[in-house]
Amino acid sequence: MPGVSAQPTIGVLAVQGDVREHVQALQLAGARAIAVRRPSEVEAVDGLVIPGGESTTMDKLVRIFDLHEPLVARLQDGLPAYGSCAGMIMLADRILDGHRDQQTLGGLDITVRRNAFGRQVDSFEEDLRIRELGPEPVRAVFIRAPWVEDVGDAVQVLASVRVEGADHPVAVRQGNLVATSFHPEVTGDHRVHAWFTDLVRRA
Ligand SMILES: NC(=O)CC[C@H](N)C(=O)O
Repeated sequence: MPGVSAQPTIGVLAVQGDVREHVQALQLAGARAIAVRRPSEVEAVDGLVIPGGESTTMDKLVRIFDLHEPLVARLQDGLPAYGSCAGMIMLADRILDGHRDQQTLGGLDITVRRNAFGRQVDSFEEDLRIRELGPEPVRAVFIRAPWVEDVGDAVQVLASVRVEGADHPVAVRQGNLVATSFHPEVTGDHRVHAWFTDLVRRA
């Protein structure tokens, strides 16, 4: 499909969270970006971004809007997806400190701990080196962020943050699924979106 390789259509799950920033970052990265609120839109995309926001609310709205099953089906079918913060939680197979009844879409063989840094500090920034993005460090903005508590064999850890002597993964990849605890859409550095757009092109 030549159209797909030139300019993939990437959806941003738009039930809750910072949708507009991701749409802009994807457009600057060379993708055609659309908001996804309906099952028909889930079917129309070549890749999906799940933004930051509040994962318990996002989970509820995804089910109310009848998006849960179509999203799970496409993810199981290999749809490339990138989740940031609450989006990372939505892509995780397992959650710690989740709300009662909270579900995820799953796909990533990881356990995330919600609000993990909250015990230290709610929000902070840190420069991270991520090999896939080149030598320049990424300014990572964490806002009530989760961290990854453990990962399955197929999961590659791209970056970690050290807290009290222990490293906690904050960027992971498993095939065409990528997740970060931080928010690259708020910094003006679109390398994460460009890298993901490329991944969608090649998928
Ligand atoms: N910035 C964010 O996306 C925060 C995530 C939020 N703490 C949650 O659990 O859903």
